Amino acid sequence: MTLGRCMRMWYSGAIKLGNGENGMTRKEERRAQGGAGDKKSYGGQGKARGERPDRQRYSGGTGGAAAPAVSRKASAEDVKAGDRIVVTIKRIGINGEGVGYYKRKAVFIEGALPNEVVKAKVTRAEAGYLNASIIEIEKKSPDRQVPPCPVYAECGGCQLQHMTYEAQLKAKEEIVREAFQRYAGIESLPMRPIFGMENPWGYRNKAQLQTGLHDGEVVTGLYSAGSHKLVDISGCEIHHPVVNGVVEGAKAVLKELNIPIYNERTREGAVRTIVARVGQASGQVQLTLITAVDRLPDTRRLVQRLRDKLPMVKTIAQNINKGKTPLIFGDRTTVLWGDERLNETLGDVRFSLSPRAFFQLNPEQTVKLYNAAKEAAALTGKELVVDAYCGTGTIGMWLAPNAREVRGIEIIPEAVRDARDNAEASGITNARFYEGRAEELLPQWVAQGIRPDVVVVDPPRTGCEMPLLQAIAKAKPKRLVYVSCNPSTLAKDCKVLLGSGYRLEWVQPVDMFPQTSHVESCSLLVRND
Ligand SMILES: C[S@@+](CC[C@H](N)C(=O)[O-])C[C@H]1O[C@@H](n2cnc3c(N)ncnc32)[C@H](O)[C@@H]1O
Repeated sequence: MTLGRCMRMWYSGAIKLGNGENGMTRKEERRAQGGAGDKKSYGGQGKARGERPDRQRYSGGTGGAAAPAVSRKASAEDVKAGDRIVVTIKRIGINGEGVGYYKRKAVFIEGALPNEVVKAKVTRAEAGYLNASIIEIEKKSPDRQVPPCPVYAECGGCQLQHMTYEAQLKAKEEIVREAFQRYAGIESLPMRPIFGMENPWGYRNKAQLQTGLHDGEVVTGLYSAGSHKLVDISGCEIHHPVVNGVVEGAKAVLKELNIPIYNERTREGAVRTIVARVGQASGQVQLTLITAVDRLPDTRRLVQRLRDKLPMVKTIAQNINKGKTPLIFGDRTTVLWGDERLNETLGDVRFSLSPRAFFQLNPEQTVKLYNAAKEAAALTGKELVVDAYCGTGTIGMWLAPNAREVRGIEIIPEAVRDARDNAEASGITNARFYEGRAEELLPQWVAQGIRPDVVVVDPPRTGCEMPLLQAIAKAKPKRLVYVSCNPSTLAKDCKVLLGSGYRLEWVQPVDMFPQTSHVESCSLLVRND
């Protein structure tokens, strides 16, 4: 039996693993695959304020009684790594793990589902929480399913494939509700039902895969965190099938022409990453080879073979990244053949994307998210809208046709350039994009007497900086539209805003990344006065 099949059976509850050594570790690189990391690729904003929020403030949790453990007399403080405990799982945590309580202390157990009773081995005992791994599922959830992906457990990029999709959606609503309860003290959240996907597979418009050689074959996948083991994720089912096809075709050409593949360990070789992005409207593909060398050998033949084999590819680019860095892209990009930019359309808005440009990974759900933002902004054509953390200007451009003026703020110069180009490509003349920190520019504008009617924020996982929240409180825009990829920092920021004259009208969760534990949302806050 392969490890993958073995793990799938374990996830399905069909077999038990001794000592709970399930081999699952979180892989930062694979997390980027899951989505939110991609957003960081422009910002690199460091550790998120709410990255592991579930583990904070947990002593004296309120999750109710856990099933009896090794010793009924022992208090949770006596528990140490290696102990065996029995836990009833209450909910899914923000990283996709099952959360239960052992003598009022939170226990995080990867792979466990709500309402399951699991026998688990403690792997880490901290003052406020325990980590544990499953030894045996004593009572199995009806929501448990065999993960469709054969490398689900090894890869770690998806966290919820062992749950039915319906249960995933419920769990994500619960994650949002729980965050507001814990960080904003809101017991009865005005939350709308989550927007799910009819087909929660094949949604990801971009693959970004490391390359390696295995038995003379080119493999593409992601490295396990802290290791040189490349997990092959060919045919990943959350990728758009066209993207998978292009990656396979590119691999075949690299092998055929004997192009040296980069070796993580020796740091020799040329091609280290293959990036393929498909335009959902056009079906065209932008292919970027990220290399550890300035010049690729046999470039002319390489380009010709890629063109012959992959007619849907409209751009072949090379990006150079020689550094020992977790960043995927380097600073220099050369177009080897074709158009520099990929055309993409969302609704009526046209985008023209350079190889490094950030673009939402799930276009179908992005439209739902942006329409929620549009509803929240309730524009009449007279308003000044500030789109803080605007990236390539997508939300601002979505709103611009109904606004008097849009001002976007973005920290990354390249993204600002893309935003300006995108506005031009779409014929949008009332949107301006400013390079800078939102927490510096908005306070400056407010000090100059500029008063936006609507402020949209879509910050990185770390949430909004305090000076920005203070500037919003001072400027008093009637409506604040908060788009968030992290319910914990969203709830913390909302708490500040609720204390500054705003009320929370509604929260709309959107499932941008099915099979992962990420949950995006759009919230409307309105001024009380
Ligand atoms: C979650 S993304 C949102 C992008 C965009 N709204 C969209 O939907 O595509 C957050 C953006 O904020 C930018 N950013 C991070 N810190 C910032 C700051 N202090 N000021 C302005 N922009 C920032 C990042 O570069 C990134 O483009």
